Order: sequence, then structure tokens, then C-alpha cells
Amino acid sequence: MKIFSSAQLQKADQLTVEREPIASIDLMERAATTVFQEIHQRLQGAPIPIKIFCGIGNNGGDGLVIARKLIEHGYHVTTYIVNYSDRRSKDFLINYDRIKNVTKDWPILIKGKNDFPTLTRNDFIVDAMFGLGLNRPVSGWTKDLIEHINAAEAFTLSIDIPSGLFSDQALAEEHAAIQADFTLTFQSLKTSFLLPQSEAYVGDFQIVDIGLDRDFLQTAIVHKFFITREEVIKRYKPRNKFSHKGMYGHVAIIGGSLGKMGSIVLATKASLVGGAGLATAFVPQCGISILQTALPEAMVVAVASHDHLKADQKTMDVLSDLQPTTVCFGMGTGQEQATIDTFHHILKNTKNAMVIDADGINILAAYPIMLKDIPAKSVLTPHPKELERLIGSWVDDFDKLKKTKEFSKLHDLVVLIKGAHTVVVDGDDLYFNSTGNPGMATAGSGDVLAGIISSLIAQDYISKDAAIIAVYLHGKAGDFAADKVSMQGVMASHLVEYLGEAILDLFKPQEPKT
Ligand SMILES: NC(=O)C1=CN([C@@H]2O[C@H](COP(=O)(O)OP(=O)(O)OC[C@H]3O[C@@H](n4cnc5c(N)ncnc54)[C@H](O)[C@@H]3O)[C@@H](O)[C@H]2O)[C@@H](O)CC1
Ligand SMILES: [K+]
Repeated sequence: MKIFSSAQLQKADQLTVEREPIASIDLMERAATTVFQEIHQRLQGAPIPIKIFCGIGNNGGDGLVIARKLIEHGYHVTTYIVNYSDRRSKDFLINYDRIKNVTKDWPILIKGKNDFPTLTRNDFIVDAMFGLGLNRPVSGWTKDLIEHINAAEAFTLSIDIPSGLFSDQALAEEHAAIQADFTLTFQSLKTSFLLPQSEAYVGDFQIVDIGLDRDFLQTAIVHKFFITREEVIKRYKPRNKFSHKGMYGHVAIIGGSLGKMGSIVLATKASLVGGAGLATAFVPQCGISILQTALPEAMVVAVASHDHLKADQKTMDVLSDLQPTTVCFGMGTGQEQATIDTFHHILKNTKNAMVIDADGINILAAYPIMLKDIPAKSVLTPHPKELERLIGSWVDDFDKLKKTKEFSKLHDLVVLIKGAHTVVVDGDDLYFNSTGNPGMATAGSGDVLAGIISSLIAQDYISKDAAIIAVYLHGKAGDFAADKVSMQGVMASHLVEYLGEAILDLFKPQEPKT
């Protein structure tokens, strides 16, 4: 699913008005009516006090349409005009007149601090103060009003975007924005919704299709995408019956050390459940019986050393004889010098795209000289701390994405930035994941993900697609697991256990979204 910039959405807005054609006031009516219907469906006529805060632009105009519709449907509505400027938009003014025809409780003007209404946590607040027209951080009494609304801790629904938040740039923490419980956004997600810094503001979100110009939406070039089920289905290759295990590749999972063998068990198992035909765990001596016991389906190659990976020539020859399709390195390896040398040797002797995780990333950060030896299109899967060691620190989430794109292009690598919405960075293209939950922030979760990515590359997916499909399925498995065992109860093993269900879910007819 494409993610458009606010400039593109405003362009789409104009084109829709010209091409449909539709008067902008009618486009506002259509858009805001759709939002009203979403609210009405949830409130079902509940007699709760609804307080709508309208700016003086078109976001405010939307708020007035919503207020009018709610009043017409018998809801208890109080409308406020947040009069932060006297330049009112044309469509705002039209709706300002219209609402006066349906109620004697005309909108109340807020012109400063002493006009702030008392709010309680039982209110249902609709935030229509600023939308895509926000062009500088909110300041003055308007900022105080935002903080006043947040302090009420009432259920808050934001229209299009939480007021005070920008769609395509980060918000400094000294600036204020509405902390929405729910955001109904027009036509497309906004990038800022998917970044960790905005988590306090956006809450849950839902896209409202307002029928913007289809041709523009289809042809507009974007570099940001939301990984929905459809994005995965169009990339996923179903199996044909005349197939044999040799067709599904051979994954070599390399890593582990004394006391950290579980990460290899999880990654190797995940690679088999993800569909690889063969899997070999390449581990220190201490891991042999562990792997053979925990995972009879996997072959095991042990290096000479006992506690850590210290491959000698003999075991490197075994690895090259294995001819693995995909090599995955880094889980549980530690950073002993012998392990670092082994890793460097593997990098130089591997041609196909690899998956590099955990300590593999930390070793690359410590020895950037090794970066040039990584096979093209390899996938790195850092969590934010590992990423910082690799690319240096960043100012904010947008700066983090910019630096990661540069790193991805410079070294021709696919980089996954793990988080609430894990991002797959492939050159200039960003793919934000739509599945997963906080229950997955648990030991071993990353090992499972690395195993799934490896299994998909072994099955001949290009690295970018392998990463996109893997993060989606990994998160989906986590969602199924959390539904069964609670978020707290999710363990990495559950992510392997529910992976098959996540794959099946791709091809199950979806009941219509409620
Ligand atoms: N995209 C679309 O096709 C549609 C958009 N509509 C609405 O139109 C909105 C955009 O409306 P506008 O462009 O009028 O702008 P907004 O309503 O978002 O903002 C109102 C005005 O506030 C001023 N402003 C910006 N930052 C400020 C600040 N920090 N302090 C004080 N004033 C500030 C700007 O001059 C802006 O025109 C969207 O968010 C959406 O809600 C809807 O009417 C439906 C159609
Ligand atoms: K808003």
C-alpha cells in the first residue's frame, strides 16, 4: 500500500476537484460524512458528551460537518472554534453557516486561555484543529489548549492527523500534539504515524477512502509503502506439487556459543517452518547434542572449538562443500577474536545474499572494513541499538531513516530496522510492517525473524521480498500467539509455532472488515 506525502495528498485533492469534477465543499462533505459514519457506527447513539474542537481551515471544516451530522442524529454535541487566526478557509465558512441552521447551540469561540472549556475524562473529544495544513509547530495559547485537552485523558479521536503532528517530519519533544486514541486519516497513512516517536500521539489508526483521483494515486511515485496482506500475497510463491526438497534451498544457520545455543535452535527451526528444504546448523561443539535433540530435522556441523565458533580450514571446507543456498550468521556468537576471523572468512567465501543478525552486526560495526566483503543484497536485521553502532546516532526518526537509506545504498544491503512498525530499507524504498505487537519484544524473537528471512531467500525470493514477507509473517504469528497466550505470554517459540497459521492466513478468504 502506497504512503503519500502531504504535498501529494493536497495535489490529489486539487486534481479530484478538477477532474471528477467535484466542488471542494462537496469533497469535504463526502470525506467528513464518511468519518461521521465511522463515529456513528462506534457510538450507536450513546448519550455521551461529545466535544468537537475545530480549527479555522479545512480540517476545522471537516469538524463542522461531523458536528452537524452528529447533531442531526441526536448526539449531545458542543462545538468549539479554535480561533488561532482570522484567515478562515472558504469551506470552513460555508460549514460554519450550515451548522447554525441545525442547532441553536452555535459553535463557541475560543480566543485564548480563559475560553478553555472544562473537560472531563467522560467526554468524547474530536480533534479537528489542524490537518495537513500545519506548517510550523503549534505555539502560544493553541499549544496550551492541546495540552489542556491531553490532560483531560478523555477518549480523543483525531481527524486526518493528530493536531500538532506533522505528516512527513519529526516533532521535537518540546512541541505539543494531540495524544489521540484513534486517528481516522484520509486516503493514505502518513509516514509519521509509523515512527516510534509518534507512538504517543497517533494511537490506533484507520484509513478512510475519500475517493481521491484514482489515476493520480495509481501513477504517483512513492518510496514508502505499508506492508499489508495484499503486499505479501502479490509476492508469495505458492508451491506446486511436483516439487522436491532440493528446490526449496538449503539454509546454513551459523552461530551459537556456550549458553546461547537456543538462538540457533530457534533460527534453524524457523527456517524449516518457513519452508526451506534443508537446514544445517553450524555450531561450536557445545551445541551438537543440543541441536540434534531439539531439532532432529536439522543437520549439524560442529567446528573444532567447544565454546565459541572458531572454524579451522577443515570446517570451512565442510561449509563450502555443503553449498548452502543461504548463510545466516550472528545469533548468539559472541565477539571472540576467533569468531570474528571465522565471520570474515565466511563473508569472503560466500557469494549469495546472506542474513546477518545480532553479534554479526556488532562485529561489522566494530570492523567496518568488513562491510565491503558482504555479499550484495544481504539482509541485516539490527534492532535500534545495533543500528546505532552500525550507522552512528541520529537526531530523530526521519534522520534515522535517511542515514539507513544511505547505508543501504552505499553497501548495496537490505536493512531491517526492528520496532513497532519494523521497516525494510532497500535503497530509497521503505516498507513499514503492519503486523505484530509488543508481546514480541521477547528473547529470541529476532532469531526467529532471521530464520524466516533466510528460509525465504533460500526459496529464491529476492532479499527485499524475503524481508517484506518475513516481517509480515513474523508479526502475524505474534498476533495469533498473543490472541492465544496474551502479549505477556508470547515467547519466541510461539512465533515458530504460529508461523504456519500466519502463512495459511494469507490464503484464507478474509471476512469483511467490521
Ligand atoms: N486531502 C483531501 O482531499 C481533503 C482534505 N480535507 C481536510 O483539509 C485539511 C487540510 O486543510 P488546510 O490546508 O486548510 O489546513 P489545516 O486545516 O490543516 O490548517 C488550518 C490553517 O492553519 C494554519 N496553520 C498551520 N500551522 C499553524 C500553526 N502552527 N499555528 C497556527 N496556524 C497554523 C495554516 O494557514 C492552515 O491553513 C486536511 O487535513 C483534511 O482534514 C478534507 O476537507 C477533505 C478533502
Ligand atoms: K486534526
